[in-house]
Amino acid sequence: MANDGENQTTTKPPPLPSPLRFSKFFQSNMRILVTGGAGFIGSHLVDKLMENEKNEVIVADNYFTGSKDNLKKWIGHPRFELIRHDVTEPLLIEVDQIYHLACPASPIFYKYNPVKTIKTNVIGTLNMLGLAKRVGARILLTSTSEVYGDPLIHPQPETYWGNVNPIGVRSCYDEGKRVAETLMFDYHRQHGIQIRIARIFNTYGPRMNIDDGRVVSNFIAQALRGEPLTVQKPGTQTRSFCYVSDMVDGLIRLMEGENTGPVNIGNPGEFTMLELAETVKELINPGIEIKMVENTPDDPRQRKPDISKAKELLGWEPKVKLRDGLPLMEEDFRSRLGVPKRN
Ligand SMILES: NC(=O)c1ccc[n+]([C@@H]2O[C@H](COP(=O)([O-])OP(=O)(O)OC[C@H]3O[C@@H](n4cnc5c(N)ncnc54)[C@H](O)[C@@H]3O)[C@@H](O)[C@H]2O)c1
Ligand SMILES: O=c1ccn([C@@H]2O[C@H](COP(=O)(O)OP(=O)(O)O[C@H]3OC[C@@H](O)[C@H](O)[C@H]3O)[C@@H](O)[C@H]2O)c(=O)[nH]1
Repeated sequence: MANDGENQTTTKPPPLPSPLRFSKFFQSNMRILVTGGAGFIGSHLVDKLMENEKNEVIVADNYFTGSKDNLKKWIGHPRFELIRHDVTEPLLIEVDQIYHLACPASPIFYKYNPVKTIKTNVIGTLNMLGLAKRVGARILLTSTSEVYGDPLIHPQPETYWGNVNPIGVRSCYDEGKRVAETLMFDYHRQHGIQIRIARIFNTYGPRMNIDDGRVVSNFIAQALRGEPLTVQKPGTQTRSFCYVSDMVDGLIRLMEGENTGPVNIGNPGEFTMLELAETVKELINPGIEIKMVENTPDDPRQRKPDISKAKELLGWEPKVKLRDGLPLMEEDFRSRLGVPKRN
């Protein structure tokens, strides 16, 4: 347990934005870059940001796990721009804010090419910080509850330094995000960059890839396809699931607020994977079987956010309970899988 970022801030003034910002002909719009904006959380964030007519949104994404389909309603909109771009390459644009989400999030995808995952987290974050420094933008990093590893403290406050295996199969992601957090604070202290760090806990909702591999999407797709729900052993491991609209609300509050973070954003409602399977079975397909299958190495045994800091600093707490969020996701999966609801 230790300092959670409060004494880690700098007195350096942030870099100045482009002189064009002070030109009398300049439109007063806020230009916002969302990296990874074609993905699950990113596309919901874009929807919310686009609701504000003062916002121009630029998405940079390499479509590794995201898709243009998630953004189809904005393509062609005058305040929206979509760039095929890999964040491991520098990006030269002019923006006021950067939401830096680009990174595969499902363990299946981040373990697929671990070296690329590290590059995305380290070089990608360096590039986005370089951009923030050049144009004087504020930057928010979507870090993760995985920085706590297999936590020995429960629930996890931001002051907990974590219990992460540095050489395991999940390390490319866990350690990659930890370095990304370090880079954020070093740019803040050394260059005065305005930073925000969100530690996101398991988030679910419509638009997750059907074959994303994460537990909620797996169970819902399995229940709708009439396949057994695959609970990885022992099934007593816990997670706390946050609905995506709550997550987006938390991220925007963090960006707009005055605190650097890190701030946990997640729903403290904690479930074992067996409880989750039972709930999906009851709500979606009571006839389905639950099957125990082998787990993968280093799977964290418990995870639940302490959200006192988010409540106090952002006035934020989640509103959507798991039992209310699952049916919203079911509806989206039914339409994409072409499985109508029976009465
Ligand atoms: N969903 C969760 O439960 C969760 C939990 C903790 C942290 N996060 C973080 O939130 C962010 C978004 O997660 P998500 O669930 O929407 O995942 P996602 O996989 O749906 O979205 C990630 C997006 O980043 C893009 N991307 C990946 N590598 C890239 C690269 N090198 N250059 C450009 N784009 C790249 C993908 O194509 C995709 O559109 C990630 O940073 C993730 O680590 C998510
Ligand atoms: O079909 C499945 C898939 C997963 N699981 C279990 O469900 C739990 C959650 O697994 P997920 O793959 O959904 O996600 P994890 O919690 O392991 O990691 C996630 O956590 C935080 C984020 O940074 C990432 O989005 C992701 O890495 C694990 O205990 C896993 O063993 C199943 O029981 N069955």
